[in-house]
Amino acid sequence: MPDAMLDILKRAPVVPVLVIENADDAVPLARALVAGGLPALEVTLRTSAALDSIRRITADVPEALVGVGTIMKPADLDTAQEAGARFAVSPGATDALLGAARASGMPFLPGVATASEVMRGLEAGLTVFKAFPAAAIGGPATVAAFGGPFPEARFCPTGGIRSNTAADYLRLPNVVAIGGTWLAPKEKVSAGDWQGIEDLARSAAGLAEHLG
Ligand SMILES: O=C(O)C(=O)C[C@H](O)[C@H](O)COP(=O)(O)O
Repeated sequence: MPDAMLDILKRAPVVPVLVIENADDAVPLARALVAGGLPALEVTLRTSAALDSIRRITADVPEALVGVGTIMKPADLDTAQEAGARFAVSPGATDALLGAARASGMPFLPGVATASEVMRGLEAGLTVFKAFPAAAIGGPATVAAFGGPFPEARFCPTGGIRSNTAADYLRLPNVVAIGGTWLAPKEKVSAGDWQGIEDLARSAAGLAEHLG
């Protein structure tokens, strides 16, 4: 079965995870990341500015492919879709969420940390999973080990990845993309250091060039 989420991640193998406190930052932040070569952006629902941020980026930065993160329950999918999000990411995967994502038609990236969770995702017809929290569950060695029993599964490790460990994940054959907040550090966002963020994005995009 084709997995629309896999297609998105193949086009954008490094996904900045954004925690936007002030919706006024959303558009310049998205422009900087896209200019640095990272078009897929995950705006987490962790702040009250998230939905407004998704709306603003969708309206003003058409080159960005905006998704929503921290999806916890089926209703979050509806709200995110209404705001214009084009894919959805969750730290985990409940049966309710897997069912709602399928019904909504929204490309969905559920979080997995164990073999049983990968098996439930495969049973639900998905082929790509967020390995979360990637560093804490054992890092590249754990993701690589999932490749034994699950050769068909692909992963987007997220959680604890930094610029000096990104390449260790990207070189794994079953890793299609990686994600994380290190691309939009809080200090740089609050200082409006969009050039600094563009530079971080460019060096991360460079790490993934071989995947293209
Ligand atoms: O909020 C969500 O939807 C999450 O699932 C968690 C984030 O993906 C990680 O917190 C990113 O981890 P760091 O890059 O280590 O900051």
